[in-house]
Amino acid sequence: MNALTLPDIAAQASRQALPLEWVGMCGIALPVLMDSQRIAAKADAGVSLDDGEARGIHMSRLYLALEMLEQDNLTPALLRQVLQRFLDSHEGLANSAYLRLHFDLLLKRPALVSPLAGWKSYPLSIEVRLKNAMFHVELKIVVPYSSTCPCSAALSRQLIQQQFVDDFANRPLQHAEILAWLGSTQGIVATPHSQRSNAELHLRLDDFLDELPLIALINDAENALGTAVQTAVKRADEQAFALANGQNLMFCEDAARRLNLALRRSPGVNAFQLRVVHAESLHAHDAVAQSRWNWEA
Ligand SMILES: Nc1nc2c(ncn2[C@@H]2O[C@H](COP(=O)(O)OP(=O)(O)OP(=O)(O)O)[C@@H](O)[C@H]2O)c(=O)[nH]1
Repeated sequence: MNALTLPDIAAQASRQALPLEWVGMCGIALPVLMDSQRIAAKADAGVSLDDGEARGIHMSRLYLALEMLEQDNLTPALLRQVLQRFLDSHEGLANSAYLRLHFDLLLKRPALVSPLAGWKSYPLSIEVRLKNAMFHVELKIVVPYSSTCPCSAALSRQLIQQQFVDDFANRPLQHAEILAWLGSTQGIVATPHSQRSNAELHLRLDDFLDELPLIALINDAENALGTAVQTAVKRADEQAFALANGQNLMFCEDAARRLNLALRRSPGVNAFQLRVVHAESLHAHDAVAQSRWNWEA
């Protein structure tokens, strides 16, 4: 048997004439470029199989179209070209094309006070689709942050007040003595609990953006929360972080509302749904809140 006689099963007629919504490949290893930085991504590439009579799509044509992403920075226009190639190579078979890229975006983040910096990774996926000549871009980003329980903070303050009454009732108050008491674990008898938390953002972007506003969106989310997790940390940075947590006490409901109000002002965002997860240290379960804006399922 030679190449001319290779059987082509995909070109056969289907036994059951039935269109399919999505057919393709998931988990394709692909190096992509973001700001000229090479990133190891995984791609899920697919098309609709609208011709119900056709046995299958041509997987290799989707796979080869992904080569377009190796040389140039990821932009909405480039992603659209890839999807167009998916459709052009499946003329008569497919009307819709889909691509999802997932990877960890590594950003160098400065310390709060000291002149240090370190790398932080943000799990991210970019989902694009081309359907009826309409192009859509969606992002999923996970932003880690710290949340300190406002109820626990209030309960701790009350215990500190009670301790103050126990230690200083019916005594003349001496400035130096109180100052020393405030700096002691005997004075500050209770501390509120904090937890590492995640904001899971699912954003729909304007269809005609020149660039993907990944870093701007992450910055908007972190600024709204005020307590982004840190990278390189000296004591001065840790103290600034403690202050940031004290000034941004948050239930999961507070975090969800802050993010909602910030992201609806972020340039390029048309709609979103978000989910915040506080991995409670008080409980063995998580506190979770969800919110959406302009989102139609
Ligand atoms: N459609 C389809 N192809 C599959 C699947 N699993 C593996 N393949 C293989 O994917 C390979 C590439 O398919 P095609 O793109 O049609 O390959 P080809 O016919 O040599 O390429 P063209 O000439 O461009 O059509 C084939 O060897 C298929 O057997 C599947 O579940 N569905």
